[in-house]
Amino acid sequence: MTRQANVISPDLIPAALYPTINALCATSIEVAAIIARAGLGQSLAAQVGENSDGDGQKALDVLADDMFEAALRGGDVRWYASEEQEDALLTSESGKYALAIDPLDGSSNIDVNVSIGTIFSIFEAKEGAEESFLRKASEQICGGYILYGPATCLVVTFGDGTQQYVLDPTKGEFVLVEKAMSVPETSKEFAINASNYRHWTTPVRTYIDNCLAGKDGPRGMDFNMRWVGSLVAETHRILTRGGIFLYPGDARPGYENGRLRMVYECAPIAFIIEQAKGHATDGETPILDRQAETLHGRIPLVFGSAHKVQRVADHHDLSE
Ligand SMILES: O=P(O)(O)OC[C@H]1O[C@](O)(COP(=O)(O)O)[C@@H](O)[C@@H]1O
Ligand SMILES: [Mg+2]
Ligand SMILES: [Mg+2]
Repeated sequence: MTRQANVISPDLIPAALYPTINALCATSIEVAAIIARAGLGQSLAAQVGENSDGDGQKALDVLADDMFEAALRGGDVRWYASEEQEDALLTSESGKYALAIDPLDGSSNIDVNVSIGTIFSIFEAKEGAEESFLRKASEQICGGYILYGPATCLVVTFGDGTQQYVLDPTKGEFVLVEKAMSVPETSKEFAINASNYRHWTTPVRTYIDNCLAGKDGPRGMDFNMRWVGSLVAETHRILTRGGIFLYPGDARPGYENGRLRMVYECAPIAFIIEQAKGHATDGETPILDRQAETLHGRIPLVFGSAHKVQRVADHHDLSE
């Protein structure tokens, strides 16, 4: 790993993790600059292949993965696992961490100039790759995302609250703006891909039906709906003004456990949300109590304001 200039203040970052976090931030500044020029040159949304899951890979998915891998290689990360690569890579024999990454989240939004991001999760590394990643999500020592939106920001937890940093593009530095983010408890917004309604289970339909019924239904109030199609952007909105996000399992072939991957999407988002006093489950069980069975395995994800997430779990109880 080439030593990079510091682009983030070390104050709230555990010293041993600082070089890794700094490398992620430095790389994200380069990724943000590429995204900012996206409309000017070659299409970053061009389909260039398929990942091991059969998802189409866009040029920016692969480019971002190459950039993060190169930035971390030879540093403190022993195992590097990416959405874009079938197997975890040994990136440093002497590294003490295992880092899983969704290098570019929200790929379908690349060509429409809508917010996209990077999500990452860090564990203490074990000898082998599988044992390093296939363990309880509560064993994470760091979860974070970088949002490439109108502003680029880092939201991260090391298990002692959730912090937000915003990139000052004039200085090329991430500036701490919030030491302890907290998911607001009151909000009338829910986020779900409603085009899958007919494929959902009864508890999920009932929860959403009750929201849609608004003032005339059992909830006795009107709701609003949002769906960006970028998990990072939905998470950021919920951290900022509350609400709930659901990507449940459904009846479509291959969607029994929803769409989102446990290791590099659901686990770090759950860690961030729980550290901000929200809640994250698979519909019933806390995500932090779950353990991935495979590196790219999916899991249903429900997160947001704690009482809303609990209400979804209560609906699941009723159906049994
Ligand atoms: O296509 P859908 O059903 O709207 O799913 C959107 C979800 O898929 C994702 O784009 C999956 O992530 P990738 O773009 O990293 O594959 C999430 O960001 C988002 O929440
Ligand atoms: Mg993703
Ligand atoms: Mg991705």
